[in-house]
Amino acid sequence: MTPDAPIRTESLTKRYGDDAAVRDLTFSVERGEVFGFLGPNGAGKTTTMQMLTTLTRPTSGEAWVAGESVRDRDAVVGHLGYLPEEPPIHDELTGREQLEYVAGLRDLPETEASERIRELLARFDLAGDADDRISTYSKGMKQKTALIQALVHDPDVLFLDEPTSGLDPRAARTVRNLVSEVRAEGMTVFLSTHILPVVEELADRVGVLHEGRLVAEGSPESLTHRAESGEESTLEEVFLEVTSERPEDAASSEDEPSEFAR
Ligand SMILES: Nc1ncnc2c1ncn2[C@@H]1O[C@H](COP(=O)(O)OP(=O)(O)OP(=O)(O)O)[C@@H](O)[C@H]1O
Repeated sequence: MTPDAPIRTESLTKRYGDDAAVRDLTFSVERGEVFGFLGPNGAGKTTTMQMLTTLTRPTSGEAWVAGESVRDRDAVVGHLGYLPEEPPIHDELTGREQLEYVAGLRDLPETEASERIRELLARFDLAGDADDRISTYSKGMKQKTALIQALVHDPDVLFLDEPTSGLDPRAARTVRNLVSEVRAEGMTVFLSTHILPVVEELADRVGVLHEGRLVAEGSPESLTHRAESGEESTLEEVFLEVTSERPEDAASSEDEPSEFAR
């Protein structure tokens, strides 16, 4: 683990009452990496992402984004972009107004903001629609607008929650291409999704969360390659195995099963 990794957690834990949504999570993501964050429903993915984006405070443990503690919202927030599953965009605004509004919240100087917005609209092929109301946009156009607003201040780390869900194949492809492009420019991407082919295509490294714990971590190749037999399995098979509810697996999930870990 590099000390200056753009995302780093140390025994990160979030409790709600007696229940731990995220337990003792320790991992890091290196600069320019796409980290695919997987886990069944209720595993703690959103809670982890909310802690990393300063929307909820850890109960214990620590996390750093771009070297700043997530407990210090003001220090962290300028370094990160966040595309939540249900992005906050206002239907009554035009795309450009929405982006100018977000750039204002980010305190970007006006001329710099307009230039950056113009550049991103062109790149996302939305320039011709920028002055139409968002209420007239397709789901794919809304998602592209939401992605631009996460990128408008040129963050170091981009957090994406189910970025392609509900999109038609063409719009989903556009979003995947954009993730590849920002990674190529050195941005670090934390990608939470249920869609395994998206992870297989994009992720340099994968972490699988189950019941709040990291139960597997590694490159997609290292997770799917069975060292002992030389056989290959699919990421789906690995996912199902490490997140199995079978009682005989419960004990092994306590002590980080090394078969797939790291
Ligand atoms: N505000 C909250 N209060 C109480 N419990 C919560 C709260 N937020 C999340 N939880 C619980 O924490 C656990 C993890 O939830 P979380 O939403 O982080 O999972 P997830 O992996 O994102 O699931 P999904 O894939 O279904 O979105 C769940 O048991 C959930 O009920």
